[in-house]
Amino acid sequence: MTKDGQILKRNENKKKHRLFKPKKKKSAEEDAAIQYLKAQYDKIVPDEIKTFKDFPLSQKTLKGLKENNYIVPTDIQKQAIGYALQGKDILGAAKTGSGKTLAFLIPILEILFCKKWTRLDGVGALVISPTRELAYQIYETLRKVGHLHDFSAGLIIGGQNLKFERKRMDQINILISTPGRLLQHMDENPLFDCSQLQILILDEADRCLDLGFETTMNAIIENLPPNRQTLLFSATQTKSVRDLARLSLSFPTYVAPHEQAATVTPEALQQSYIVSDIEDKLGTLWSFIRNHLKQKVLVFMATCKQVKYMYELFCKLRPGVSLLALYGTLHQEKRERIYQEFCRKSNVILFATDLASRGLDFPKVNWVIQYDCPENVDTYIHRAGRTARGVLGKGEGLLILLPQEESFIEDLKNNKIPINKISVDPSKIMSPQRKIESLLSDNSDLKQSAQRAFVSYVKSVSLMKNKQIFNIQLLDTDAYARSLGLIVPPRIKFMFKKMNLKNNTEKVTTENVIQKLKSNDAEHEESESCESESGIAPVIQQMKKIKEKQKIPKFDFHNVNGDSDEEEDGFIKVKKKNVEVDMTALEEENTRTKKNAKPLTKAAVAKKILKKKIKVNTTVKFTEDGEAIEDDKKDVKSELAKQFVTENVGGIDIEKAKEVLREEDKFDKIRFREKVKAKHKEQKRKLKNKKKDEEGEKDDFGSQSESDSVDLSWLPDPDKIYGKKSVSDPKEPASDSDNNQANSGSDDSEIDEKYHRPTKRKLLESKVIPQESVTPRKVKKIEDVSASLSVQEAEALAMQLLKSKRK
Ligand SMILES: Nc1ncnc2c1ncn2[C@@H]1O[C@H](COP(=O)(O)OP(=O)(O)OP(=O)(O)O)[C@@H](O)[C@H]1O
Repeated sequence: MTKDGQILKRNENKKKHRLFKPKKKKSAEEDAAIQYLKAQYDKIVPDEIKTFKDFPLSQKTLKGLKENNYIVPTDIQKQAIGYALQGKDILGAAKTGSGKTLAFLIPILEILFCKKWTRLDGVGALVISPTRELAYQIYETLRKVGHLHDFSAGLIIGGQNLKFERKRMDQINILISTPGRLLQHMDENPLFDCSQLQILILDEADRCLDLGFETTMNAIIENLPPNRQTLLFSATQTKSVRDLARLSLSFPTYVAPHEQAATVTPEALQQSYIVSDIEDKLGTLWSFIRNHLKQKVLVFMATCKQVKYMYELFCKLRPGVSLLALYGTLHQEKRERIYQEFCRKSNVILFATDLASRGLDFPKVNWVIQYDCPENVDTYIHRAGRTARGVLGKGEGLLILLPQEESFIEDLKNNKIPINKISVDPSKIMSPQRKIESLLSDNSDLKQSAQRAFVSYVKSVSLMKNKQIFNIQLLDTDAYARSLGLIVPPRIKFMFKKMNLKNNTEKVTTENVIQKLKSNDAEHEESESCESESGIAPVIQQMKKIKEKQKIPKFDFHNVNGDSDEEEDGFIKVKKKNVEVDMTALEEENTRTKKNAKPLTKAAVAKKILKKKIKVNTTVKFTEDGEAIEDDKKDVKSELAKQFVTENVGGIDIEKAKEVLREEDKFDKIRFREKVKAKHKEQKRKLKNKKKDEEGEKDDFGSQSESDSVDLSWLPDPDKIYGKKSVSDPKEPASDSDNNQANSGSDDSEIDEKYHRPTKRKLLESKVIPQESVTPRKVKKIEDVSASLSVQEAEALAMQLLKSKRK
């Protein structure tokens, strides 16, 4: 098709072309440039790279880098970019903050550029990141560096509008996503098509696996075309990472520029730690913040609830610097806002969980405080790595440890992390304890938040794997609660369960407990004497303190027994004290005795039973007073059975047993028949009683017995009665009086008619008392009255009544 023809067609279908506008045809110059760049890839030597210009990169990428002041590549960039451009799969590991993001973003831009990728080509590159924040950050870096390219980039993360994402899925060239949301699109979105995928990036792969995305990741990888290039970056090379690498990479090049480095943390990061008792921790942090008001500080805590409480509390205490909190349970939008705010501000304190510990690139953080001991060395490295980032980054890290956590320092040093101990002048610690307590007493929400923080922290300590460092038994929960401003430590349900469990064991071994307690005291005294001789006072002092804590129960199990009196009882106190402390020793002791004991054979058990004359397979029930309840069903009745029971000393004679059962069966049948008879008798008796009751009821309302005399005082108005009766029940045979009425003279019939008027009848029927409940009784009474009078008497009575009515 000619050029003119093209223009013509474009004019004809203007609207259509606006929607699906094809990309400008690459100029011959651009083609030549691409050919040149591609030819240079094989000549890349990482060690010879000084600046980004030394890489064979497109002008658009170079310009994007320059605009953002990326001139000199970092070590990982030097190595990874070169191999990636050569089309190799990469397994990369580098220090935190060493610039891994650009190490994979630059190859993405270049590979798609050289393939002349257009919007219509669909997803060409896919980046999978463990957290939404990290994905967002990668997306932002891509936008900054790659804005001169024509590719479209999309951020697909949880917490966003799924519908919105769905519709735009087919227009994305570079997709940045978290694993869960990506798989959701793969499964549900027909517009999602990654069949043309060129390059896959697995960023922070170890973190993805830590967060439980292993199966999701595997499922995603299975859905991707196999003829792609893959770059996998991970700070640690765990077994699961190696498994993932095996699954996703083919003949990868291992890139680890810092493997031989003296330290695993950035060189510009100064690291120190202090040891603080749990009750002083909050005061220490408060004092630190008050002394660093002009700095950007990131404070890591173990749980979301702690972060929330500390943030709320410090806001109320007003340290004089802006405060922020970032944790997982916050809404996604809020998380993004806080992240951006912390990036923007220079004098700010951010309380955060480990959500912010990995990959997040906060610029110019001066201090990273690890308020709670990190779970392991990796977590420490990632937390500390939020400062001293990039080529020129500088920063300091401070780790606060409890005395029992100090052995963590050994782990750090063994992992090439240089860290020094510093001590804090106690007189410099300003504890806002009183103020906190008064705040909590005024503010029930804050108090609840403190309680939640307390429980969550204790729980987190109990859940930590490394029990040598995170020993719940050494945690002074009372002191911790006090430090949070809680005068009464909250009840910890899950600890109660433990406690109850241990209490059960304790009952069995009370003697052992007391014994153990004594031996502990002796050990303690011994160690004290050694200390004074050896002269290593401070260390021993520390040990002593820990030992001391071992002996004192630190959980406040308020009202476990609900009995304060018991606590005053010395013996019970002793019992309680050692419930927590000596359980491991007790368990050991139990297992030791178990080990020493001879194994019990079945024969030995049977012998024991015979010796004790225990009847096996028999159940004896007792009343509440402890008296045995005899079960007559089990008593044998027949002579043969009695004889069998007394004779039966062992073994079973089946034939005899059958005979006995047959004999017993006869008695059982008799017993059953008697039972049925008794049941029938009882039923009859009940029926009789019921009938009697019904008759009794009738007597109450109907005519009385013969002895009753006629009482005319209750005689109702005959007009009403007769009128009603004649209408209400025409089938009912008319009474004598009715007949008399009907057969009487014309006057009477007139009157009768009058009283048979439907209006009046209606009136009568609609009177308050329900007809059915009253009518039979009244009719009955009238019938009875009529029956008791002679015809003349009745007539006279009726006439008399009529006369009085007329008057
Ligand atoms: N070549 C460079 N020159 C200057 N600064 C750079 C360079 N490369 C990266 N940076 C900066 O260094 C910081 C850390 O980079 P990046 O986030 O990519 O590190 P990372 O290795 O991914 O860290 P983490 O392991 O913590 O996720 C960022 O602020 C980034 O802008």
